[in-house]
Amino acid sequence: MSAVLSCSGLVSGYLNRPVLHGVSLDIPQQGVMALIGPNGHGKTTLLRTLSGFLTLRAGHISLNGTDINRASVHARVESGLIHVPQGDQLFTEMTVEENLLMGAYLCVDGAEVSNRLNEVFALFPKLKDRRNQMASGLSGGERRMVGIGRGLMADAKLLMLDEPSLGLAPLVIEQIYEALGHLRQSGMAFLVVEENPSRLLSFADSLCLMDAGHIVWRGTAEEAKSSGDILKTYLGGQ
Ligand SMILES: Nc1ncnc2c1ncn2[C@@H]1O[C@H](COP(=O)(O)OP(=O)(O)OP(=O)(O)O)[C@@H](O)[C@H]1O
Repeated sequence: MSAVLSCSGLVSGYLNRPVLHGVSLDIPQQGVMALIGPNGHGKTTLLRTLSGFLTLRAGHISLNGTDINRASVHARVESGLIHVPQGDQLFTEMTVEENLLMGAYLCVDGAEVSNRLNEVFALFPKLKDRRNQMASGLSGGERRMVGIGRGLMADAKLLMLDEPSLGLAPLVIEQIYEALGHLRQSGMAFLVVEENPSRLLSFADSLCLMDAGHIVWRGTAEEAKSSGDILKTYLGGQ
């Protein structure tokens, strides 16, 4: 199956601080890849590099076969490469609906924007009920839904999620992953940074373990399950 995203030899970081040291991965169409590993070893930096927020110092990135090494953040968003950052980063003094509409800032077709909004509301009915509420008054789970929904408003083809279950209660995590499961069935591909082992192993097709800016292990979810060391060291010993 062809890759929705391929990258090879990625080197990037912050000013004089290199973080990624030659990262390569391929995400198949409709595939779900999880990035795991200890804190501070480059997972978020990889997402920022793929989405264009950080400058690539070396390596190649292609999206659906097209080289995007020099593409702007806007151009990547327009191609459907969407990064939902850790911590939601909502506009707290705007309503739920206004936050969602921000995700469609590149779309000038009002009917299309309306369709996308209805799709987000169908996926997260709570957001429809709260559409006129300020984002500052939302629960953690509702904020997460808005963050993901805003990414979907950009017509995502590959959704890069940075710790979607972080800080949420088990029941809410369940709801979020149920929605992600629906998106997956509709053909969405995912790159997910996640530390929640049970969610990860049931949702991801493949896992990459990042350590000190390198991918040091990769395998299927089944292989991860049968690898005691991986589970014990990086996924909480299940
Ligand atoms: N804006 C920044 N400026 C400088 N250094 C940064 C910045 N953001 C992250 N770093 C550093 O880059 C390294 C990799 O951080 P990164 O956030 O990519 O790790 P991570 O694996 O995603 O971990 P976490 O789950 O804690 O976010 C760390 O040493 C971190 O301190």
